Amino acid sequence: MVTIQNTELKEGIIEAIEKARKLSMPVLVSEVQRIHPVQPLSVFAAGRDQFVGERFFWKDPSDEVVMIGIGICKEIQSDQASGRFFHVEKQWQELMSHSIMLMEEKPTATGPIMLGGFSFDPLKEKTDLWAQFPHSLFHIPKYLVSVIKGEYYLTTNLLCSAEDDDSMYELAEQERKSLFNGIEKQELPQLTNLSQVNEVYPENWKKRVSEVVELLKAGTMKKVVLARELRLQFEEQIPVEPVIMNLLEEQRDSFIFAFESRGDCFIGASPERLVKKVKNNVYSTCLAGSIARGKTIKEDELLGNELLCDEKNLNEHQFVVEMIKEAMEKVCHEVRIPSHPQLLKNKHIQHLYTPVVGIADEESSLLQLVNLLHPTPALGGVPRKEAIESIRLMEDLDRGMYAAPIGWIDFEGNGEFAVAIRSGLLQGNEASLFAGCGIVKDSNVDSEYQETNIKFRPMLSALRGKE
Ligand SMILES: C=C(O[C@H]1C=CC=C(C(=O)O)[C@@H]1O)C(=O)O
Ligand SMILES: [Mg+2]
Repeated sequence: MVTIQNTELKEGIIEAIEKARKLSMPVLVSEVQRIHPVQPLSVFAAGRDQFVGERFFWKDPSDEVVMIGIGICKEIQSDQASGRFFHVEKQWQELMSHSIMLMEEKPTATGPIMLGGFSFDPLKEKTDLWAQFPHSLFHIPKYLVSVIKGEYYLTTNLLCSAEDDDSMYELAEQERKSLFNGIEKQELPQLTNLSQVNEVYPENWKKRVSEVVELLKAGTMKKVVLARELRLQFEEQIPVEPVIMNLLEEQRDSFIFAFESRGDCFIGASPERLVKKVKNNVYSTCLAGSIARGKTIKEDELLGNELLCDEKNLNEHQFVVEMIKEAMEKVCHEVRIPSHPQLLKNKHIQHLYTPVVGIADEESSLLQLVNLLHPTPALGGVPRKEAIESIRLMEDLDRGMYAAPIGWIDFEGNGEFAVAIRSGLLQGNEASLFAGCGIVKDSNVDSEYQETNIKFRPMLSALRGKE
């Protein structure tokens, strides 16, 4: 049973209201308490009645941080293109600078946290597909359950303004009691049947790939990532919970995320970290170059070895290593990168993988790193500017948040962003899945097309379509 203790939240609220009156601006009060273990997916499901459309699920590959955000205490959003990372960072720091924190210990990923992400390209014209997601969107959840290295915490975040009074406390108490009441008995909704899968203009996509190969051969650019879409129809509305459950079961070594906004849900299982920051320690990942998994251990090993020696894939990978190294060196006084890639194996695919570790300069922030790194040539290309412009012009797809940074930041500036690939957007009875691949001058159109088919499989399988 989840027992919620009586803590000093009431006093905190009174203090925050007084402060809000003095400062003439809303003040955040954040309370953290330890709770007994509870199933993360049950917490997400428990929020369905009262907070559908306002939930966030996050799990990192090592299971060190699992977070479920329920409800929205405050939204930070913007469609502004230039300086968007700094704009979000400024709003976050402003809010944090006068917030009140009620916590005895300060484990990471508890207390006030901002969960969300950015679109791939704020200059790409937005279509209806992504109407529910501004180009920059973060939620500070009302209730946050964090599982940190096996310990369970509940954070309550409330934004108090000058007009509020202490009845806020009773309201919050009732709300979280009803949220946690009977949480263990939660039944997850069943997945609905998939009735149709449509590839969106596959022939156009192939044509674009051959056009890009010609451009690359002519030497104007070195690499461009092109993506495409599958549109799925279901018999009824797609519930998010069983999709998360399947991703958790099938994609164990991935970031599992689900981000609800105004009725839609962006969800996925990405094997790719963009950047993680813990104090001054910074971690990033070069992930590019792909091959299928084998049906037997032997075949799998052969495929893995083939990938490790394949010049086209090594080339595709090396562009990412060089760019990440250069970006990290701008804000780190130490950067360590192994000289050869290794293999990273997921259920449906294997990749060339090079981990990167750095020590950041004192003044550098997580969003500054995101700004420097996004998009790496695993999602954009080389040179970056020209590649993004080509993607903007040539792709029929509105990428929205696909291939963009998704993650979290805490009040001390620690946090993590994944690259939102192997992902899809759930919209009522329909879903869009996204997959792309790195085109280099030696790319073969049909092999790249097959590679995108493999990259759709994690989401297709979680939605119980044919794999
Ligand atoms: C763009 C995607 O994958 C990237 C990450 C790993 C390997 C990739 C590749 O081999 O092409 C891509 O650069 C995607 O999954 O949609
Ligand atoms: Mg590739």
